[in-house]
Amino acid sequence: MERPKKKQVLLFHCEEAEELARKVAAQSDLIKLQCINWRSFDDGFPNLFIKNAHDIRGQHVAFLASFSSTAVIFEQLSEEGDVATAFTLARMLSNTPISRGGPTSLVIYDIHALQERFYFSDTILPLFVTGIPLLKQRLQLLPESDKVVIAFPDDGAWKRFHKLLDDFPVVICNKVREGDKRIVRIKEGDPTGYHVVIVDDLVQSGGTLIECQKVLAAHGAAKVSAYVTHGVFPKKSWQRFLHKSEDSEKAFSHFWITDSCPHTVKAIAEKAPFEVLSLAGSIADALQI
Ligand SMILES: O=P(O)(O)OC[C@H]1O[C@@H](O)[C@H](O)[C@@H]1O
Repeated sequence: MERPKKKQVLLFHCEEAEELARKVAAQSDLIKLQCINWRSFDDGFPNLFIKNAHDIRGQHVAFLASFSSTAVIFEQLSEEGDVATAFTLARMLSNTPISRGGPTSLVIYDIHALQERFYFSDTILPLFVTGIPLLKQRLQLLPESDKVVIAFPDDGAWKRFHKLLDDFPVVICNKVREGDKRIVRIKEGDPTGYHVVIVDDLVQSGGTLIECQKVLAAHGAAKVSAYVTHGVFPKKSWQRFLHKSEDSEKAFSHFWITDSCPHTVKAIAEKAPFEVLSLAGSIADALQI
């Protein structure tokens, strides 16, 4: 049977995600970058304007959102009130209006808590995707790619990612939180002599990764690196990972993040050990479904 022809997609974006939207549009002639005039009223409420909005009728439209902070979430969803819990946010997103083609698709990269998958209502079509293929491609380029072990900092990360990384040996850690402290221990696996890559969905303070790195190094890891899909890094906590000078301690050889949090991408540009694995190609693929 002949596959249906791919359709043109009009790609809108929030202000913060402009650069990523440009990269996505560069992936295919069928993706046309669109512009929203993104202003705010004096009271802070969003005042958005789309020129020639009537031309959108009947077209396949996508919106590249950013969830890097509560401020930008609320700006995009034009909502006011308490800090959204995952459930509240899922309900808000479930109210995205349906279009002529039916329910709106919602593409989410490495959703934080797996149970959140079931929080969405039938009025939208959530699609759960992952940044892990980008990491796997990158790992193949390492000179020591056959000496790589994947470490999961806790059971949650293992549950979420182990099937996607089952061609690597693994180390599974245990994490308990005591207030601001994270206590990490090795539960399974041996990092001795390996380049160990810690894989998690997101980083905030960096405490989890730092504690995990210490334990892995103490157990003989030759090198430690990290991959997280979402580099949230509130309060510039990315600074904790920098290779400050030639002689500074380089606890993490590589730190890979995606460009899901645009403000972080800007902040860490050209700063070792950080490297951005762009989601652009993967988003462009998702738009052609
Ligand atoms: O330790 P920080 O970086 O503050 O927080 C990130 C961790 O907290 C969890 O929710 C995430 O899944 C990740 O393991």
